[in-house]
Amino acid sequence: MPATESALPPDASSMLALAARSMFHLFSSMSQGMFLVDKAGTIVWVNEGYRRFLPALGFSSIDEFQGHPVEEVIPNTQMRRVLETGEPILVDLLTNKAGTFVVSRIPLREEDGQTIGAIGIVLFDQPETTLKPLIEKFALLQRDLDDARRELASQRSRALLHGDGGSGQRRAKYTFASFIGTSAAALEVKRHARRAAQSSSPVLLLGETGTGKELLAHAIHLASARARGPFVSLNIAAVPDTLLEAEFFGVAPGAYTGADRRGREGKFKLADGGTLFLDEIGDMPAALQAKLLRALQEGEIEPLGSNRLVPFDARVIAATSRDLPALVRQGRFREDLYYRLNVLPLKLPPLRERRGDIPALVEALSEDLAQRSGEVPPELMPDALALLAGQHWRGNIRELRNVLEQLAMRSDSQRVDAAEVRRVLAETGVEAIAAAALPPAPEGQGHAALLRPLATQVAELEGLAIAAAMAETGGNKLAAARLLGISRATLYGRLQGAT
Ligand SMILES: Nc1ncnc2c1ncn2[C@@H]1O[C@H](COP(=O)(O)OP(=O)(O)OP(=O)(O)O)[C@@H](O)[C@H]1O
Repeated sequence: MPATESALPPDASSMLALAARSMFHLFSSMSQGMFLVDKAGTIVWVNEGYRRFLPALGFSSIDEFQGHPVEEVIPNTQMRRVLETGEPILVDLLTNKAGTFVVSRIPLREEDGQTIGAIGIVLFDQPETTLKPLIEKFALLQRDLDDARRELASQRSRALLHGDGGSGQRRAKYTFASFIGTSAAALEVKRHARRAAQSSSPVLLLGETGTGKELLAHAIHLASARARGPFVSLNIAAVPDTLLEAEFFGVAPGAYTGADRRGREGKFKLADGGTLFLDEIGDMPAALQAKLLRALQEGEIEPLGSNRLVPFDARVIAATSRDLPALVRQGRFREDLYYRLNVLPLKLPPLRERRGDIPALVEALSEDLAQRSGEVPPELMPDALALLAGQHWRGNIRELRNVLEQLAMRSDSQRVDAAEVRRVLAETGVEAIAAAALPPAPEGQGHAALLRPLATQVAELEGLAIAAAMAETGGNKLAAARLLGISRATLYGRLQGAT
């Protein structure tokens, strides 16, 4: 015991001992389970609560568990580290065949400070349910972090490639080839986007979050006559309203004191000769909507603090995941601006309406993730792929990518099965839908579903057949091609997208 505690008067010492005992009992009864290991790492005591995890760990009696070295009976445990370092691990996530748990590991020390054992506490089991709000928030933050990391990594590689020390951030990075998908819906959207690239009118990209609006904006720019010019993007939702006008139109020299004294170019000017991508246009404040409309109509902008109109030459691509016509009806988005932007509307289909593209997306996203991490991508077993294909995917491709990233990080083995996918889906806040619930066709039902263009239905069926064959063969393309009676090259072609 440390000196301060041993110097306590006898009654305080006994109170301390009582407090320690009470705490122990409290944790033992309030937690989901608790056990003790001795100095050698052998399990010496297990409380009632913990015993209910034994079947899931593969034990039918306590004797198979108690008296055994901790790592032999609890896969992935870190108790040995606590014994070796004498340091507690106050909160940690432990995942093994019994599930995922929020755990705490505390060393037991002798009076002279020597570690003589450790307590393992399961604070929460099934954290995916009990800690759902927290996990959802974490998943959201993780998503933003992943996006930022990716952006940084590609800026770095572009800077290396172009030797431009980072000015490449105004270059577009995706082409139509980056847009994976051969379903009828994906091909249709690419066809319209290619046509939009040939025009100089504004484009309006509509679709749920993560459906690839930004990717397509890059691709349209790179396929347009402005490809050599800059690609500048502005996420309207991410900039405080008070700063938006300056972001859009810039600030004239002398308009402000301090850091902005010398003036600053706005995004319209930075995009000169290129494309200006306005993301989340539905979130634009009303006052600025009027100014944007004027700029688009006149082809001129007025930097803040100047009374000069400056011409600009940027092609505008706007995007939103919100229901813009509804915002117009509610008077929250100007109708005249809507029509000004809605010259070439493109609707991006959600992932659940093009499930046939999921195997190809899994393949491409896993490959990309593996290249970034330098590790071999794990192989998804047929049941795992089928489970992924059946999900609702509220966050669409971004969400799918995040789940694949988590799977790659968390799976110990090279092969990932449905149980592992289910666990990661729950942990990342994706509502898991059983594989069997996979609808046979993406749109409509019964008779009505058949009354659509034949080419669309054939392409959907083809996508589903490829998904099924890939799932059946565990992603083995040669075997999948054989099952479908097509050549491997044809299958590759379908998986990589007809770009
Ligand atoms: N068809 C696709 N093929 C491959 N990757 C895709 C595809 N569509 C989207 N992605 C990837 O998914 C992620 C999200 O895409 P993107 O940012 O373009 O979506 P978004 O619709 O603009 O989303 P938000 O509305 O939330 O801004 C990106 O990493 C992008 O590269």
